[in-house]
Amino acid sequence: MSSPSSSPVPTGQPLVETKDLTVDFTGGARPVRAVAGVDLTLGAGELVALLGESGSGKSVTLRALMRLLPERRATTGGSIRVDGRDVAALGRKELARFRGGTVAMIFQEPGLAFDPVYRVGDQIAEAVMRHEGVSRRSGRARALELFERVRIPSAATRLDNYPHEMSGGMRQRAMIALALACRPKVLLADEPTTALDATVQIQILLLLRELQREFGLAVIFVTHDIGVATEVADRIAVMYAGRIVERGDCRDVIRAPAHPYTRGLLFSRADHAFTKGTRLRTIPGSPPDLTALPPGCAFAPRCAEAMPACSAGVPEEIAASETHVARCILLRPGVQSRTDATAAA
Ligand SMILES: Nc1ncnc2c1ncn2[C@@H]1O[C@H](COP(=O)(O)OP(=O)(O)OP(=O)(O)O)[C@@H](O)[C@H]1O
Repeated sequence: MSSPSSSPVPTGQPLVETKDLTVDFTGGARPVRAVAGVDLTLGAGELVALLGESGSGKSVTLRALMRLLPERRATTGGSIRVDGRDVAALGRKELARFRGGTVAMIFQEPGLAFDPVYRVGDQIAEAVMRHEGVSRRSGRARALELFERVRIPSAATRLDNYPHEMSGGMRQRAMIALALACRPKVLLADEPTTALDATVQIQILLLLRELQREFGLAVIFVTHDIGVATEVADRIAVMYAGRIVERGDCRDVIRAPAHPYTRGLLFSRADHAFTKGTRLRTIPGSPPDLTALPPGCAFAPRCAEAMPACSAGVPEEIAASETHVARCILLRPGVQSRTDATAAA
C-alpha cells in the first residue's frame, strides 16, 4: 500500500498544534467551557494518549480539531494548525478535503462511521472516488487493498457485507480501513477499543500501532483505560475539567505522576499493575460541574493536598521532570505539601 502524500510541513515541524484551545458551549441554561486552554503538539509518527474521566473534554478536543462541533452552539477559541494549515480558516470545500484527506477519525462505535444500508466496500470505494477523483474500479481496488492491510479475512467477499453482517472486531477493522482510505496524516481515535472484548482489543491496538508506524501517522488516542494508554502512547496528556493538568513522556508520567489528580488515577490499585481493562477509578468527591468551576485549580475541591493558594489562580505548567510538566502549585519552589509538612513536624 502506498504511503500518505508528502506533507507541506517541513521536517521537525508539528503536524498538529493547538495553542490555548478553548471550546465554549452556549445554548444551555449556563455556558459551559468544555475545553480550557489546551496546548497540544504532535509530530508525524507520534502517538499521544488523552486520558481523563468522563466529561473532561477529550472528545470535544478531538471534534474541535476536525471542526465537527455544532458551530451555532460551540465557540472555539485559540488556534489549531494541522499540517501547516489554520483549521478555522478552511473554506467549505477545503474542509471537506481536510476531513478524511488530512485528518480522519475512528470511534468506539463503527456505526457512526458506516451507513447501515450500504455495503461496507462500496462506502470505502465511494470515499476514495470522492477524495481522489478516481474511477469506481480504482476505488474498489483500494478498498480491497485496505481490507487486506487491516487483515480482514476473505477480504474480497467481505467487501460486499453490510455493516451488521460483520463482527464487532471486523467492523472496527473496516472502520480503520475507511479512516485510512484517503491517506490522512493524522488519525483521531476516540476510545476505539473500549467496546471490544480483551483479545480483540489487543489485536486492534497492535494493528493501530503497526499502521501508525508504517504510515508515520500522528495519532491522538482518547481513552479511559490506563493500561491501553501505557501500551500504545509515546506521550500522555491527562485532562481534568477541560484542561490538561499533566503531560509529557508516557513512561515518565506513569512512573512519577506529579499532579495529585494523575496520582489519584494511577495509585488507586494496590498492585499498581496497569493491565488493559484497568478503568480509571472513581476519585473521592464529585466530578466537576463545568458550569460552576471553583476559582484556581478545578481539582482542588477533591484534592487531599489542597491549600488556600490553590484557589488564587489556575496554576501554570511547571516542569515535573525533564520530559513532563504539570499544573500544580506543589511544584513551585518552596511550596510544601500538607503531607510533607506533617512528616517534617
Ligand atoms: N453538544 C454539546 N452541547 C453542550 N455541551 C456539551 C456538548 N458536548 C459536550 N458538552 C460538554 O462538554 C463536556 C466534555 O465532553 P466530552 O465529550 O469531551 O467529554 P469526554 O472527556 O470525552 O468524556 P467521555 O469519555 O464520557 O466521552 C461535557 O461534560 C459537557 O458538559
